Amino acid sequence: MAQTIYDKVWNAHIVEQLGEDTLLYIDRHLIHEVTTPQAFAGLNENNRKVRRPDLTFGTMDHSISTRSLALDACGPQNKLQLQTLADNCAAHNIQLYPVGHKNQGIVHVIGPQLGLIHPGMTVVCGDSHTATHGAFGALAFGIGTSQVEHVLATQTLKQSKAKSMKIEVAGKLPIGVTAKDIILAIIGKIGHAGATGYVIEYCGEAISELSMEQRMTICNMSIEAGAKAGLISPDQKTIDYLKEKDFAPSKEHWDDAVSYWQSLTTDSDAIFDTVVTLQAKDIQPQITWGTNPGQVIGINQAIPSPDDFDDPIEKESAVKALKYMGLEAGQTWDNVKVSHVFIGSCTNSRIEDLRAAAKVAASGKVKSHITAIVVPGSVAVKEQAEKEALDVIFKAAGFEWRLPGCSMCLGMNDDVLQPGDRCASTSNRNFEGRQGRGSRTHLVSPEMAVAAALTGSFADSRQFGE
Ligand SMILES: CC(C)[C@H](C(=O)O)[C@@H](O)C(=O)O
Ligand code: SF4
Repeated sequence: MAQTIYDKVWNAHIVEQLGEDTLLYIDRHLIHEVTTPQAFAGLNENNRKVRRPDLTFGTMDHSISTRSLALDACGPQNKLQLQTLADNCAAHNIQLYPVGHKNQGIVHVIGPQLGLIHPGMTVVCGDSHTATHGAFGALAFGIGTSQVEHVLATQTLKQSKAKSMKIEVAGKLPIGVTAKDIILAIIGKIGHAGATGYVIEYCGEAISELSMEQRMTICNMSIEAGAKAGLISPDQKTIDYLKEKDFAPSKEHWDDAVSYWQSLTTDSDAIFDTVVTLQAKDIQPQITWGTNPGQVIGINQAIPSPDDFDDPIEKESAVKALKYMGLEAGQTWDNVKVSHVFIGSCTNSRIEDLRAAAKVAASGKVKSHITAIVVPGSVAVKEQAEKEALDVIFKAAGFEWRLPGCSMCLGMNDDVLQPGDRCASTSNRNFEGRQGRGSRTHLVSPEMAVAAALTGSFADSRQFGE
């Protein structure tokens, strides 16, 4: 029978069928400080060992300071969480990249960067944005803390198979429109729960033309459409990206690995449960106006009115969102003043994101009432950016240049917004209070975030640079 890439990866990892569920083998387990303490405590209480410490990799990212390398820089609670991860990794012989290590960074940035993620792998992490790694044609998804314990103990996980959704982005993107705009437009079309119960495969010319880092931005936000995972079939770009990465297959296994990877495409006659198509040419730079990522419009569109929605739930949610966001129906984006700009997160903190942001930043100055920070996704990204003097451009424009971590994406450290603050953010979640109680988040691309910093309100980034 014709198979999708999802079917192929799934079938290659079946350990045992358990009634409706399937026990899957897990190839990579990524861990961070927030979702592991109880998992390790469970193991330790039962005197169990980690089954495959060599397939498990840890980093510190959520609870760390972006101003200091000291573990206690954000208080004793955060320090305890970080120290617990360090102790657990040491006790179980797990490779950890702690603060100060050259490989440290946001878990979903360092995995790909180190070459840990290969096409066809199953990848899990106690973190909902694990779908990022689907950009490599891996089946990657977030798991809960009790599942983290199960994977640590057995290197397997019980799962039920999701439905399949094909999202095709046909044709070429307009100049100056980014991967972030594609994924926001997709979520705008299908809704923030539109892919619940599905694994998405992204395809089409606009997706094939994206770089690996841009594909990560797309897959990263699959969860924001409700999907279990999102993936993209590997191609020559995937192979080139992995070549010579630290954890790429060794020279003697490389050719075999590549020929296996090349088999990981969806058969032309495979059937999806749902198919969605977008025309790339219709996508404009996107901004969220509401409190879920599906409440999104183009820069040239005015803030919608609740009356624009036929569905009573959507209507009510628009009323609530406009109130929380302090926006009026019909308002245009040039009238929406921002107080903060955050460039970072596992969605948009890679070197290509910073290059794109710096290009816009070079053409102006951050408005004086705005606090604007750039938080690279990893030490390696930071070092590369500094090598290219991007930090110099950002600082000259009035941005703060910080240490890597999750930072203001969710404010588990001290990068927290105050009630009423309005932030143009390159992250992936705009829930009420996500960046601090009472704060207002607008999700945008790196280019659009910088354009907001330079104008003081929202503006089309395509008018800058070039
Ligand atoms: C802290 C962690 C459990 C959480 C997640 O799973 O997504 C975080 O990364 C987030 O983005 O909200
Ligand atoms: S950067 Fe944000 S979304 Fe990504 S793992 Fe960290 S907190 Fe979660």
